[in-house]
Amino acid sequence: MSAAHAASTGPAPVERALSHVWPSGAELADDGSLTLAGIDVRELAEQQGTPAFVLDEADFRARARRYADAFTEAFGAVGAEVDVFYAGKAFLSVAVARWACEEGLNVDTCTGGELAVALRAEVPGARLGLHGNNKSDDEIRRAIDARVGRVVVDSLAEIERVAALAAAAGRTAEDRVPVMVRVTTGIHAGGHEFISTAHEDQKFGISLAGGQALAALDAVLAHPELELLGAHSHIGSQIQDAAAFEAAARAMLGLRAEHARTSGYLAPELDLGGGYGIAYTADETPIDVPAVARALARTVADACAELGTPVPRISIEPGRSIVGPAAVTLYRVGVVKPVTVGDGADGTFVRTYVSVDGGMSDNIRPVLYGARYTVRLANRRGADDVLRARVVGKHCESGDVVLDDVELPADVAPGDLLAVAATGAYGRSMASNYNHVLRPPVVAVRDGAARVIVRRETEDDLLALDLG
Ligand SMILES: Cc1ncc(COP(=O)(O)O)c(C=O)c1O
Ligand SMILES: N[C@@H](CCCC[NH3+])C(=O)O
Repeated sequence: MSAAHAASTGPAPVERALSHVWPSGAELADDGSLTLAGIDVRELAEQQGTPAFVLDEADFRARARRYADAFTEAFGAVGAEVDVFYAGKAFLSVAVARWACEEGLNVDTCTGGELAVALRAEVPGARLGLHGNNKSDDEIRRAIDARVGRVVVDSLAEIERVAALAAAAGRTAEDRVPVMVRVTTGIHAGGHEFISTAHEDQKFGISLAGGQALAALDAVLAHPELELLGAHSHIGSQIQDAAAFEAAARAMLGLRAEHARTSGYLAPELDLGGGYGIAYTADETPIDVPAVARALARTVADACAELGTPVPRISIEPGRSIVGPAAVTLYRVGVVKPVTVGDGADGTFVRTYVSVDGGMSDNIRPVLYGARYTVRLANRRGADDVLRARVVGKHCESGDVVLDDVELPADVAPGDLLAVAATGAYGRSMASNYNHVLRPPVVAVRDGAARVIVRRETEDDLLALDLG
C-alpha cells in the first residue's frame, strides 16, 4: 500500500500555513480564511452553496502543460515523439476536455458517456482514445464513427468484434481503425489493490505471459481493416515509485521487439499509461514529473538500443496528477458532536464527530480505499487549541467518513466551512446519489472569477428519472 492508503498513526495535525497539497491559486487571507484564485471561499459558498468542488483552472492548465512539455522534451532528447492523453475518468466535463486540448493534450475516454462528453467539447476524433474491458457494440461503433485516434482492445474476443464493426462501418485496408492492445505485464504497482491494474488476477488486458499478448497482436494484424499501433500498459494508479514505470516500459519494449521478430511488423507506438501519484497529505511527495519523464525516456532509449529496435512513438495517460491537486471540496459544518463511550462518570470521551453536508456520495475514496486527505477550517483562522475529530458525511451509513482522524481548531462550529484538498480526481467522477443526496457542482475559478462548469443536481433531476 502507498503512503496515501496507509493506516494513520495519530490525528493529522492542524495545518496553520498552506502545504503543497493545495492548488497553486490557494492563499490565506489575513484573517486566516482561504481564497482560491483570488476569490474568498465564503463568497463562493454563499453564491454556489455547499458542498461544491472548486477547480482552479490555471492550476489544471499548468499541470497539463507541464506533462506535455516535460515528456516532449525528455523523449525528444532520445528521438521519440510523445502524445499525452488526459485520462477523463479522473474527472471529465466539456470545459475540462477543452482545457486539456488547448494545452496540447489528447483525451482518453473509457465509456460511451465519456466519449459523448469529449465529443460535445468538440475534441477532434483523432485526439481521442477509447478504453474499456467490456465495451458495448454501440460504444465501439460510436468510436469508429467518431474516427477516434485509437481503440484500446482488452481481450481477444473484442479484437474480433472491433474488426467486424469496422468492416460493417465500411472501413477497409485503405481506411483502417487504429488499435492498441492492452497488455498486463505482471508488474504490481500503485495504491490499494482495487486501483492496481497490471497484476495477473484482475480483469484488465491480456497477459504478457505464455505468448498471450503476442497472439493478440497477431490477431489485430490478421484483420485488414485494423491498424496495429502497438501495445498499451497501465500498471495502476497513485504510483510513487518511478521504477515501476521503467520496469513496465522494458517489458513492453521486449514484447514489441519479439513481435517484430515473429511477425515481421514493428509496431510504431507504445502507450505507457497513467498512474502518476500525487500528495494528499503534507507528509507525501508528489511524483516529480520532469524527473520521471527523463528516467523513462532514458530507459526506453537504452532498452531499444539493447533490443536493436528504433524508439517508438510514446503515449501516456495521466488523470489524477493533472486534475487531482487542482480542486478542493468546500463543505459546511452542520453538527459538532463529542462522543463518549460508557455511562455517566465512567464514560470515556472518544472523539468529536464533525458532520458536513456531503460525504461518501461526493468522495467515496476514504471508504473504498482508506484514502487520507487534508482538511482545513476555511472561513476563519480558528482557535489555537485543537480537538481530535472525525469528519463525517450526512449519509445513513456509519462508514460515511471523509477524514478519519484529524485535528481541527477547538472552536469549530456549525456554520463553519471546511475545505478538503486534492479532491479533483475520482471525486465528482465517482459521485453517486446515495440517499438521494444531490451531486455537487464543479465551479471553475480563475483570476478572481467563478464559473459553474457542472451545475449542482436538483431534486427535479432526481425526480425526472423516477417514472412513478
Ligand atoms: C487505462 C488507464 N489509463 C489511465 C488511467 C489514469 O490513471 P491516473 O488517474 O492514476 O493517472 C487509468 C486509471 O487508473 C487507466 O485505467
Ligand atoms: N478510482 C481510483 C483510481 C482508478 C483508476 C482507474 N483505472 C481512485 O480513486 O484512486
